[in-house]
Order: sequence, then C-alpha cells, then structure tokens
Amino acid sequence: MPLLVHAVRALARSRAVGLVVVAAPPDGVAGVAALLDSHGLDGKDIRVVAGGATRQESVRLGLAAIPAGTGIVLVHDAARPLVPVEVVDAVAAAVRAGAEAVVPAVPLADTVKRVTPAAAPGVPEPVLDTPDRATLRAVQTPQGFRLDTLHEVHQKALAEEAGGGLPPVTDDAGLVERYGGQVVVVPGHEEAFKVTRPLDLVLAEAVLARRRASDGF
Ligand SMILES: Nc1ccn([C@@H]2O[C@H](COP(=O)(O)OP(=O)(O)OP(=O)(O)O)[C@@H](O)[C@H]2O)c(=O)n1
Ligand SMILES: C[C@](O)(CO)[C@H](O)COP(=O)(O)O
Repeated sequence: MPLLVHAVRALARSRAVGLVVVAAPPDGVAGVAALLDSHGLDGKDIRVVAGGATRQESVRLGLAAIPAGTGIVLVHDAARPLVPVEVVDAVAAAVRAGAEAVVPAVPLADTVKRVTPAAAPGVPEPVLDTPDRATLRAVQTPQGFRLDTLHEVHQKALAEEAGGGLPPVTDDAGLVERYGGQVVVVPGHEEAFKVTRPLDLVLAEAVLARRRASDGF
C-alpha cells in the first residue's frame, strides 16, 4: 500500500477526524483521488486539492478547502505514514482543551551541536555550542491548531512573502511562533518518524510487519 494511503488512513482512523484534505502535486490530483477512493478509508470524507511549490503553500491551499466553522485542524505529513492513532487523538484533544497550537514531539537520543555550516560537504565544521538536550524535542506531525489561528498566520506569512519577506517555515507551528502565538508540545511516538531516507523505508516495513503480526493491522 502506498505511503500516502497509510498517512491518510492514520488520520482517518481517529474519531476526532471528520474530513481529510490531501494536497497533491497539481498534475496528480485526479490520480491521488482515484488511489484514495480505491482504499475506502474508514468512510471518512476525503478531498484532494492541488498543492503548492512548498509545504507551507500546500498547507495554505489545503486550508482553503476546509469548511468555515470547523473548529480544529490537524496538519500532517504524507512522509509520516505510521503515526499511531493515539497521537492523532492526543493532539486533537489538547487543542479541544484550549491550546491554540499543539505539536507532538519526542526527546532526542543524540547530543546535538550547533555548528557553522561548511561551504562544501565533508569540510570540517566549527562547533559553536552544545544546547542542553533536556530542553530539545524532535517534532512530528500531525500538528493541531484552531482553524482561525492557522488561517490567520498563513495569511500573514503570505502577505509578508509577497513583500519579499521571510522564507517559508518548515512546520506550521513555526508560523504560530513567528507571530507571537503559544505552541505547546505533547508526547509524540517513535513510530511517527519521517520516511525520508532509504533506511527509513526498511524501518517502516519492519513496523508494518510487526503490526500485522500483532493485531492484523
Ligand atoms: N510542495 C510540498 C512539499 C511537501 N509537502 C508535504 O510536506 C511533507 C514533507 O515534505 P518534504 O520536505 O519533501 O520532506 P522530505 O521528503 O522528507 O524531504 P526532506 O526531509 O529531505 O526535506 C511531505 O510529506 C508532504 O506532505 C507538501 O505538502 N507540499
Ligand atoms: C513538519 C515536520 O515534519 C516536523 O518535523 C518537518 O518540519 C517537515 O520538514 P520537511 O523538510 O518539509 O520534511
């Protein structure tokens, strides 16, 4: 099953989710819609829209497809197909309980160094400092927001970009932070990792095999 289907299914399985909007490559909207249609995803309403050139633009275009009056929106990566439903539920619950922006995250296993990035790959990089690992978190998705909050920060960012302003952020919570909002972290899950490198695919296969063996997932 394609990773995208797993990612949509991970959201659709949550009782907190009523509608899933998928931002697809503009020339792939019909194909993605047909793919998702063929998988009958928990009977949830699935809409596919044309995405943008960056993640931030895709999110903004996806937001436009969400009915006004919706209270909570979760933004997920297709690249995090195995997020457990408990994480989806916990993020939605934290927004419902009053947080304006919620991020699932896990502590870091590695010590992290801040460096001056090298001009070319392989060139030694001078270390600037070592942040206290206890204060760092690796953040995941889905990230949860009040719809009005997320809409407002995306519109502000769009206006700034039009004026040649700040570059796109790498996650939506970053936009809330940029405009002074309060983001909170809730526990994420090691299985919500991002499938980016070849080794991640091996790990994803192993997680799926374990789930199949243990609960017929
Ligand atoms: N134009 C884009 C680019 C990305 N995404 C979303 O953002 C997620 C992360 O995308 P990307 O930055 O391409 O992640 P990776 O492929 O993991 O690349 P890298 O970590 O190397 O940046 C994707 O899963 C997708 O859901 C999007 O909606 N629209
Ligand atoms: C949103 C995210 O997955 C949080 O870790 C991450 O920032 C996405 O980054 P990418 O470079 O767009 O994959």
